[in-house]
Amino acid sequence: MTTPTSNYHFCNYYYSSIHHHLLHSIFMMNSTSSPPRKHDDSESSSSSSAVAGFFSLFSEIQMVEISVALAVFVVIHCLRQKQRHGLPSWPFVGMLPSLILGVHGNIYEWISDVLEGQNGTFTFKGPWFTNLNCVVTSDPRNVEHLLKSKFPNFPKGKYFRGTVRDLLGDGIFSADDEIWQRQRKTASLEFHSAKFRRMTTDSLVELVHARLLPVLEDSVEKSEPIDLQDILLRLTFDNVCMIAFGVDPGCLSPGLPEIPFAAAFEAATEATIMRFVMPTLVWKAMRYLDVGSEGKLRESLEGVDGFAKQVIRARKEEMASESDGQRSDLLTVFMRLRDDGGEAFSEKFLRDICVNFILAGRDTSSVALSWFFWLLSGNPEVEERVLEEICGMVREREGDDHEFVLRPEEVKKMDYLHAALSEALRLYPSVPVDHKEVVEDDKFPDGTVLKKGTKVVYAIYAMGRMEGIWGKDCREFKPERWLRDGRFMSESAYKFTAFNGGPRLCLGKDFAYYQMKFAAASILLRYRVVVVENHPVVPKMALTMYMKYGLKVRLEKRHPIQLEKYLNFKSIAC
Ligand code: HEM
Repeated sequence: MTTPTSNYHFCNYYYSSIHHHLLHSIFMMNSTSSPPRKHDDSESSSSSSAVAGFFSLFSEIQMVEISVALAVFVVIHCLRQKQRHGLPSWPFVGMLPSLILGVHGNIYEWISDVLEGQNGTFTFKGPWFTNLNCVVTSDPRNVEHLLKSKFPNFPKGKYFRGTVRDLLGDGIFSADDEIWQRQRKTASLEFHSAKFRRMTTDSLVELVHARLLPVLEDSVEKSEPIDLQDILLRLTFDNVCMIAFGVDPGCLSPGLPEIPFAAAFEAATEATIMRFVMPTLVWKAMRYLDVGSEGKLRESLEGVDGFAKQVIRARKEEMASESDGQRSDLLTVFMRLRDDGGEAFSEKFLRDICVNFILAGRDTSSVALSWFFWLLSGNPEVEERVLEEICGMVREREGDDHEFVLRPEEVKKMDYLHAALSEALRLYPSVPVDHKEVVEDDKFPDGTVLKKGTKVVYAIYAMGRMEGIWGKDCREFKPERWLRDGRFMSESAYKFTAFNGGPRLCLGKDFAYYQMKFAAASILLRYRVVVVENHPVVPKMALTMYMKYGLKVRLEKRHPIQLEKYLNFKSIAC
């Protein structure tokens, strides 16, 4: 039986001898072919006869010999690459064939499998002359090195910024260095202020009780299945626009209307993602010609920018009339600030700030909630425990509060729900892969060499499925792994990287947990969420881990008897 090492030596031996044989054949071919003939003016100079003449230099046998040697050389070269890097690497196309096969199935599972076989890190070689080369890792030591210990050496980088510039401009998501630092500091102060927290909790109560629950109730009355992912996306889009712009676009309204700003934002994001799978020269040429996805991007950006301009102008007028005193959305906060020269920020910069926050918060919580509800539907014992915890809050209240609205202090006390949501994010992180660029030559703690300019991908989805990180039961949905004596215990951000880590830790993390817990608890208290039989649930390949076909569910009103088990009154109105 051959071990991997003996296989490696076997390949090495044959690789050297074939390499030698190939060179030998070419050398022999030149030495045995007829001497070059003098140029004869009278001879036809057509290209076909030149090609024929060229091939006639070799005997048929030599051609066969060379072809066989070349084929064996390529195959053995690729096997050696596979042993070294986990994937076969072919001349010209690199590891692209394997990637194409991976993309065909579940790309995140494919990355996890390759990483599992390579001790957590591998180097992907893209086709020649493309920008697809990168180092991929799921090793928590490397992730800590990347996100914290050597943070300045791993910015988002020029390639990323150049690719997303038209949509994100100089906003927090794409900026590095001082531009990033200034926005981070201001936004961070705001996110932790009491006024901002009040605004976010109030806006959420309004959205959940006046809009989400009536839409759900309507589906129950009509006995119609709904796409829960779509409804949750509408909820978080409206919510983040209220936080960023101080404006409610109204996506989550009866009849689920299409809102031009939301549609333009979605189209602009999709067209921007297309740039990552195309060579830079190609999308730049398409942009110049205003065709394909680039034509769509220009059109949708007009929609996004037009909306932003309108809101900024209206707010300026409002602020001039001094009636903005109560506002604490990000736009108003940044409009009150002055830059280093004492000037107000430009309309373009204000637009960038808001668009970046909307992108950060529009779909991350909603897709996490969708995976959570799906996992819950397959784990009724977890659902029981979540319900028991929520009902515990209701029980402690005095009187029959039928319009039950959860209070911030109650939401915070829900440790089991917090654990269940974290467990859903461990298995289905909203941002499944993320990346950085290397500024100066470096080395990972696991020994991987990182050359200047290399792209480094950290595979967050794969990290949630590594036995070495989470143990043998890593693929099971077990909220209990987050609890000690019934209290939620957080994990290292370099092991549970769903919210990133280090100086660029997600700024909206606390708010996102609050939002998810409030929405989930408000729904679960009133309805049982039943996934429609045979509805396919698979991840979509995108920057955020959407469910490809949405989440088709039927809602069943909680039966009074079911609630009676936990409550001292029988039903809760929506
Ligand atoms: C479950 C929900 C969420 C998850 C899993 C999540 C995850 C992440 C991740 C992975 C990053 C790093 C992205 C990168 O640098 O490439 C990030 C950054 C960020 N997130 Fe979140 N996020 C969530 C919700 C939110 C919400 C609701 C907001 C705002 C309302 C928000 C605001 C931000 C901001 C501003 C950044 C950029 C931080 C920086 O670069 O300094 N996030 N988030």
